[in-house]
Amino acid sequence: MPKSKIFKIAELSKSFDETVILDDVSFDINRGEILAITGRSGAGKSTLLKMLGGLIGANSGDIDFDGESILPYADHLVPGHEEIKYMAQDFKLLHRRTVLENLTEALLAFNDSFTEEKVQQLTKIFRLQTILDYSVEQLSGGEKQRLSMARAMATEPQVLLLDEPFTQLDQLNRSTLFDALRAANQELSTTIVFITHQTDEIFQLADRVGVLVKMNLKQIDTPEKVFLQPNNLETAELFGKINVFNEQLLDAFHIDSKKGLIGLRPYHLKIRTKSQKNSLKASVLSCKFMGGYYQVVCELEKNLKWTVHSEHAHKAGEQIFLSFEKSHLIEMNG
Ligand SMILES: Nc1ncnc2c1ncn2[C@@H]1O[C@H](COP(=O)(O)OP(=O)(O)OP(=O)(O)O)[C@@H](O)[C@H]1O
Repeated sequence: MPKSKIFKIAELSKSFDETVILDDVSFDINRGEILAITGRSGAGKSTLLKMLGGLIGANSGDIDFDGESILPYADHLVPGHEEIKYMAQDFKLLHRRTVLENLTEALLAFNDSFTEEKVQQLTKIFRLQTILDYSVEQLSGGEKQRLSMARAMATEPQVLLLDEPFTQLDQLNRSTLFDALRAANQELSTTIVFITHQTDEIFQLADRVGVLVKMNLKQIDTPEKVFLQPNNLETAELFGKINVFNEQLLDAFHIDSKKGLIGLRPYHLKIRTKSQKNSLKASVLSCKFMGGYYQVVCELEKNLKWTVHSEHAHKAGEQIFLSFEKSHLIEMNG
């Protein structure tokens, strides 16, 4: 059965002054999914998210939310939509008030029994049980972030839009927040769209990821598909280092490049100390210990540097031979 769409974004374009930020962007967001939006700094991620929240308008195109256009018009005094909660990186909390007071304030419009039930539910989802009596000033960054999200979810919006929600958090707090957001997504059926620069956040949380490249959403698919089959070089690079074959190498290995570019991840290259059939001669330029592996940068020929992962340390100037399996080659558009 086809998934129902909560957002339909059609031919959306946005410029600031004369600069085009988004050009003819079209995609859908499935109801109940967790979608990550990624892209280089300045790619237009926040702009797109604010437009989904009805906070800024477009130059052309449309955003359809549940059958209605949500692009703001000049006569909207307060832009935005009550079913869509947009959260920037700042926490909108009531200072010198407790966690519980912050939660109940977000539920003022409701009767006591609903408020009580909702406070319990949000407290559980966002793991606030042990800090309900704490004043906001006593909270850690992660706790503030969770309380801020719980407040945003109080009125049961259909969509939560999060602009880089994990950046200020350490690993443990990020992990707690991943769990909380997954619980909110499942228990409250909230559609979540979040912006990130971190691949681990995409893999941990997202059902799909959309990649903004050169003013457009160049690819939107499962994290696995986008990682394994990026359709362009910039997308591949957002997911980690990739070595690109030049024409001589393509010829030498009889590799046919239908889309234009062929790449290979550093961990799909093996370092040998002796020449083998179909191996590439290279000279080590530098070697860095990275925790689980050594990152070796080597020169294959003048102006062609590749990165390789190795189990062992290598010395600058050492001659090495690189081998690979053709099944690991990644075809991309330039
Ligand atoms: N209100 C505005 N007026 C003029 N230019 C703007 C405005 N808002 C954003 N921009 C510009 O639009 C471009 C895209 O900005 P945006 O914040 O959407 O990018 P981003 O992908 O979210 O970046 P980052 O990852 O660095 O947060 C940037 O060049 C930014 O300077």
